[in-house]
Amino acid sequence: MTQTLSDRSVLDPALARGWTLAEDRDAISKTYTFADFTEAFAWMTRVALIAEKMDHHPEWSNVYKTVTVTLTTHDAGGLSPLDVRLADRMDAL
Ligand SMILES: C[C@H](O)[C@H](O)[C@H]1CNC2=NC(N)=NC(=O)C2=N1
Repeated sequence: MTQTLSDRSVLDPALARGWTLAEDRDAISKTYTFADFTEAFAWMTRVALIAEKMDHHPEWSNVYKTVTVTLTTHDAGGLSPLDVRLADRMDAL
């Protein structure tokens, strides 16, 4: 079972890169804007393969060239190191 983050400062780098803490739950969110739908969906496809390998999956939605992502660890009932790791991978693409 994954543990929730006890040291919340590990979120600081992600927060500095535009991730925000949700107000109503223990999760982080970010909206990415791409040049067009093809770029947005290509990014989602690459993230999907990474997420599947990590066995850690985003909540997300796509509208045209924007993708809104929420990360939380359902098994832990809140944020865990896996969310930080996936946020890092998403930003690095
Ligand atoms: C059985 C499987 O490993 C788990 O259900 C994984 C799958 N992907 C997951 N993704 C996320 N975001 N949180 C989880 O707790 C989670 N659990």
